[in-house]
Amino acid sequence: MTSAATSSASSAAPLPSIGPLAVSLGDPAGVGPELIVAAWALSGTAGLAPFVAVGSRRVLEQAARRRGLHVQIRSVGSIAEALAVFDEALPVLDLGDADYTPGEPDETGATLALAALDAATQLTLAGETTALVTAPVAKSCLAKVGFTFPGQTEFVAAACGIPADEAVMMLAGPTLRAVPVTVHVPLHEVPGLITTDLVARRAAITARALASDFGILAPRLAIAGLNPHAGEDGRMGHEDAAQIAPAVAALRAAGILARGPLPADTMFHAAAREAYDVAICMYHDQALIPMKALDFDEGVNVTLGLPIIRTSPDHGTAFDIAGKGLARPGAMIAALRMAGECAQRRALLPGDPA
Ligand SMILES: NC(=O)C1=CN([C@@H]2O[C@H](COP(=O)(O)OP(=O)(O)OC[C@H]3O[C@@H](n4cnc5c(N)ncnc54)[C@H](O)[C@@H]3O)[C@@H](O)[C@H]2O)C=CC1
Ligand SMILES: NCC(=O)COP(=O)(O)O
Repeated sequence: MTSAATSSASSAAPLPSIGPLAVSLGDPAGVGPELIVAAWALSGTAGLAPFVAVGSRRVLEQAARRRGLHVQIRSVGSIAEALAVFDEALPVLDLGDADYTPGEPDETGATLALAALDAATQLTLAGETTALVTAPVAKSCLAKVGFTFPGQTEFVAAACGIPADEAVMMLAGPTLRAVPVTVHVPLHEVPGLITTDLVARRAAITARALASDFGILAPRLAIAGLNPHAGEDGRMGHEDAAQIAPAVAALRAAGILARGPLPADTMFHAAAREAYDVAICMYHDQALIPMKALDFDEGVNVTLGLPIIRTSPDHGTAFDIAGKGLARPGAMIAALRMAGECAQRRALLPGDPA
């Protein structure tokens, strides 16, 4: 991949200005609130689109104080008001209060995080905000308050009326984009889940989204094998030839620039990355290890295939450093930037891109 993955653009038209983004609070005990405040403080120099935090003014104020940031945080009653105040204050749609201790998640915080995710999603679906950025939540904490989805990806897909299979997670940084075909499932279940249909569908959704949201009109897809050496002619596993190779053939027949199955161990070095725009990987860590090794501090998790734009920083709640002023804001800023850029590109499309 030759250009920065987070800002690649082959469309020549100037990008239009857009309305505000919605940013859900994330788990109050994690690094989400302090990174939202830090991103607002840097929004001018980072050139970010305006955004409104959805969650709790008091949590954000405490997070700012603990981080030593002297910023104005203002409750707003409407998106128009959020836009009007953004230059002077971080606008918040206040859903309530929560007592919380950084690094010590509890059910009250998880309930607030879920309410914020839900409200921010609904605002974006209603078209009041132009894109959704989600701060990190802990899936195990959300599960304790009735969250039944594997992650925020599937929650947002369901809210959009999209089957979970059609919502594709992509991790994108300046040097690598990677899509895990299977995501939050135990490793031992992966071989049974890798089918020609799943690989081809997820890859095709990725190709369409790279064109509509990232301005890469003819994206090049590198499809990883599942087994060592992509199966070594069946000596090291059969899924590569039986399931993945037919998916690559189907993609090529549909006019998509796909190659593979490729041995995953040699796909990610610098020269290999020049030959593709996205790596389609078979399981979570096959995609996320190279991406986070290369681009952790600027990595974005973006959900493809939705009628709305949704991004998130690539990292999690980082409970070990929450409230200590150590969390680096780069991935949150990159998530905000990408959400704005994708929304701008969607605004140029003639019809419904989803
Ligand atoms: N987008 C989301 O909502 C995500 C949520 N998670 C959730 O987060 C929880 C914790 O997951 P972990 O595997 O521990 O991953 P993590 O990303 O929270 O932390 C891994 C390591 O990276 C460090 N780190 C993370 N973000 C950082 C930042 N901005 N600046 C400096 N250092 C940072 C942490 O201190 C920790 O040492 C889990 O419950 C998981 O479900 C994980 C990934 C994404
Ligand atoms: N490993 C990525 C991750 O956990 C993010 O999941 P999601 O909450 O965005 O679905």
